[in-house]
Amino acid sequence: MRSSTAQASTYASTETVAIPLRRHWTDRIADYVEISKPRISFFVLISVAAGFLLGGSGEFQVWTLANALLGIALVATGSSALNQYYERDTDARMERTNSRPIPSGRLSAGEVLTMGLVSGIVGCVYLALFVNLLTAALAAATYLAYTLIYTPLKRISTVNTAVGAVPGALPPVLGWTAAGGSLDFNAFMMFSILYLWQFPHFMAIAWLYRDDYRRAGLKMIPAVEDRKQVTGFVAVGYALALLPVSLLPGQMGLAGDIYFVVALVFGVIYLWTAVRFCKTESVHTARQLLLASLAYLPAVWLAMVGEHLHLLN
Ligand code: HEM
Ligand SMILES: CC(C)=CCC/C(C)=C/CC/C(C)=C/COP(=O)(O)OP(=O)(O)O
Repeated sequence: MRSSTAQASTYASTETVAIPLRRHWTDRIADYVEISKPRISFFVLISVAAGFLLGGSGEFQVWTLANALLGIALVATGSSALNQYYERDTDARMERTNSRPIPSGRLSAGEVLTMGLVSGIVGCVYLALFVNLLTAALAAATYLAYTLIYTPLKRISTVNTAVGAVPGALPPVLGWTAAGGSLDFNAFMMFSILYLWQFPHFMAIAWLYRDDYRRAGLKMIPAVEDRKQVTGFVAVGYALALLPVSLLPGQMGLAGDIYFVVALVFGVIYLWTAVRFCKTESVHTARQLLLASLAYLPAVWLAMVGEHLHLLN
């Protein structure tokens, strides 16, 4: 069995941890914020904002954008909470996640379950009341797909990544419909870009934490696949497919030449880091691929929106 330098050898027990009765309210708020996976949620909201600014009819509706961001943030928080409620046993077995609020005993499973249900339902109702029904329905579908399909599937099959990438790719579509856009080809293009982007992103992560995933019994490709480079080939394949798809918005009139150059440059860097990871699987190449993934998304959304709104030209 391979060992990862990113992991230590001691892990929290899966047994219930005593919850301190008296804790300062600011600590409890910090725990609830941690449950919402704030860094991923921030990227989700950037993607929503990009979809919104691209999907609008020209007139900038600042209140609709604010309502959409708030409602979707609530739904995303709810889905993260239900994910951590369901995975409290596997989270306790993984070094990356064993200090999360439930496995470390800072919040009870019941509190997180309640938060997941209340936040998800309130978010969907908020979107229905203050944005529109299509966005509310799509957000509800995202919430259900992430919690009821992707999360349980992580224990069953490596197909989980291709399934989880569907709710993962819906945020720009939610922004697009929130601005009044319909489910047309442009919305599908944004969905496709984010869908393909997730595979190299997650192959790097799954490889770095493969021992964690194996120990928890979660079926991620590098945790179940002993043949070298399979993870790398998946990363390269999707980074390669992303290149032409990411250039489509330039061809379809959603953006122009500046976007074309930015998408090409960042796409080539993403592909190059995937190839390097595939040739030599190491903590260094995996981290570089992860870094390239995190640089790619804001750069591409910014260029697309900036050019669409004539801020760059
Ligand atoms: C199949 C889909 C995805 C999976 C399985 C996945 C999984 C993960 C995991 C496990 C991490 C934590 C890495 C760590 O702790 O070092 C992570 C980090 C991150 N992901 Fe993803 N992700 C997916 C899709 C997305 C999407 C759609 C977005 C945004 C739109 C996103 C944005 C991020 C960001 C910004 C980070 C870094 C946050 C941090 O430092 O903790 N991911 N992802
Ligand atoms: C509107 C709405 C509901 C938006 C949310 C979209 C969303 C949840 C995007 C993230 C996609 C994803 C599969 C993340 C990894 O979760 P993981 O369970 O594999 O990560 P973990 O191991 O850190 O818990």
